[in-house]
Amino acid sequence: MKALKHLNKYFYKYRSRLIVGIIITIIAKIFALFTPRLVGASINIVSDRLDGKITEAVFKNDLTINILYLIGAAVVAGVFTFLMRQTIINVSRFVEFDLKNEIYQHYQILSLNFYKSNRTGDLMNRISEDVGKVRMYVGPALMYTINTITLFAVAIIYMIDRSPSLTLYTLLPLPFLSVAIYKLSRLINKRSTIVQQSLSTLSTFSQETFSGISVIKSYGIEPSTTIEFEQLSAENRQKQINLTKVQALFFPLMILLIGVSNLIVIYVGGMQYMSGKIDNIGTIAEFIIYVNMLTWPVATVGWVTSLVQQAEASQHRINEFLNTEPDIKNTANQLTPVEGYVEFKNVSFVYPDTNIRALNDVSFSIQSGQTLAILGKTGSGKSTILDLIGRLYDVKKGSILIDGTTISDLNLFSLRESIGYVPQDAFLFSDSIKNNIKFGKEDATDEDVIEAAKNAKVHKNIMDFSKGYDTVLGERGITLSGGQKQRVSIARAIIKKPNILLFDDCLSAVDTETEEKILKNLEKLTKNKTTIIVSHRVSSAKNADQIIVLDDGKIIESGNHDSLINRDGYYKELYTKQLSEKEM
Ligand SMILES: Nc1ncnc2c1ncn2[C@@H]1O[C@H](COP(=O)(O)OP(=O)(O)OP(=O)(O)O)[C@@H](O)[C@H]1O
Repeated sequence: MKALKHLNKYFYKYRSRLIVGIIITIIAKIFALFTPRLVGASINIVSDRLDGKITEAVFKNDLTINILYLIGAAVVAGVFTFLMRQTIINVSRFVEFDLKNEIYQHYQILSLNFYKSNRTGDLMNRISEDVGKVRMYVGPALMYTINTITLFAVAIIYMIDRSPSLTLYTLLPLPFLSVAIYKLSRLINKRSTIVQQSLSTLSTFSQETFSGISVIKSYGIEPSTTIEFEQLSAENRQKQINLTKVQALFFPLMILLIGVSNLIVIYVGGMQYMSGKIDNIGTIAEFIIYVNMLTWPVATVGWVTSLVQQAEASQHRINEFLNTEPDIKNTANQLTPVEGYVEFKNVSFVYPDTNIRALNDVSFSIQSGQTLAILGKTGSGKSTILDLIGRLYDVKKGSILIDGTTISDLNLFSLRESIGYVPQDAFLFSDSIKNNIKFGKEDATDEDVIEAAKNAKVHKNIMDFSKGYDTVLGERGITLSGGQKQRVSIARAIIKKPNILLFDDCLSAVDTETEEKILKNLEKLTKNKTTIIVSHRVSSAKNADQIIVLDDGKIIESGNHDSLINRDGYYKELYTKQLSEKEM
């Protein structure tokens, strides 16, 4: 129960609703328990009439009154049972909502490393399945517990009042029922977890094949993926059958135990009536109804116990993530607007999970408003520099300064607000093109969106779609070409008009002619902004105020275009090669 303590704050938050729920439950049960007493009394009236103890008129009158009471009690109990669900189950839905939001907000502040070390499926499971199991504890488990306690407390008082010894005999089989249901519930839960796991394997497999359908088709491996799917489906079917087997035992077991209890009541009650220990035959009928009314709540004790155990395990998993601290912390509470002077001082960086040294003693600086181009072979550390400027990771060796302040002393929100980042692999959401561009600036007007798209040289392409800017992109923007995606991603960054713009090889899928036009537009737009362009092409770098060339995490060349082509090195070699390719 330790993990479930996390929920106490929610119980406190919704305390008034819960208290009302408890009171309503008690009232509902008290009225429900009028039924056996009234049925017993009615049978006694019939018995008295048969024995000639009362007249026909009294018989009719008393029976009618009893029936009216029965209907009244049933209606009141029904209304309050409805209200009981409306209060307690609703509280569980409120808690579920709050908990999901709490987890989601926490996921948002966690750093990239967390996402690298945990699978997306796991993150999704904890926020959906595990929260669902916890809800069962807050709602149904709590409701059935209050229900059972109230029902027992009231019923036992009524029963002892009638016959203490018959009460004892009647209740005898119930603990066995509870233990049996508990064991069965555990078995059911175990098997449903296995079914869930196999279902998630099946859906992960299907999702991957659908996402990679073009690769599957081009390699012609549809038959083998179909066979694999069939195998996974067959495994799932067998697991479902195993689960159904134990589920099918649930009700027969209950019926068996109710039958045993009924037999005991009839046999012991009959003997006691014959020996004169109980005065009325109606008491036997009353007890039979008690048995039937108490059986389900007793069975739920076992069921509720297993619900609580599952909720505890789920909350434990949720707490594991909620207690994870983000690696990147905001240390400045005040906003710290950023101008854009960026300086790296002897920065070395090792990725913590792979131990790869991505940067080795890197130093450079860019005045605000200047453009820096970074070139270098693949894996030389170019993207890492951009990630460090966005503070996706903190450096342990050397320092990064923005406007003369160590990056970790800046307000994280201000820093990221001032950056427009175009990643290497443009990610677009399954939404309209307009919303994808506006993502960088929620309050942008349609004119702003069009202007940004024009500057990114994608406006014409968008207008070619029949729905224009309202064209909805499929999962990961599959309806756009690679180059179009990159340009929409550029439009998203420039619409923000940030003081620092980071372009990570984002023109690689664009032809050189369009590249030139975009760069010209960017030149105008980024006049007073710090711009860093990572590229493999000299054409993207040649107009930059400063160019650095990286190799294996180290700066091997730096200068501007003119100075670098006059020096024998990587830049000159690349320039000559790309120039001759262009001429060909
Ligand atoms: N998130 C990461 N976790 C661990 N190692 C990484 C991560 N990102 C990059 N690396 C490693 O760090 C090194 C530098 O990578 P980086 O992405 O900065 O290179 P790059 O110059 O941008 O390459 P490319 O031109 O191919 O994009 C590489 O060896 C890479 O494998």
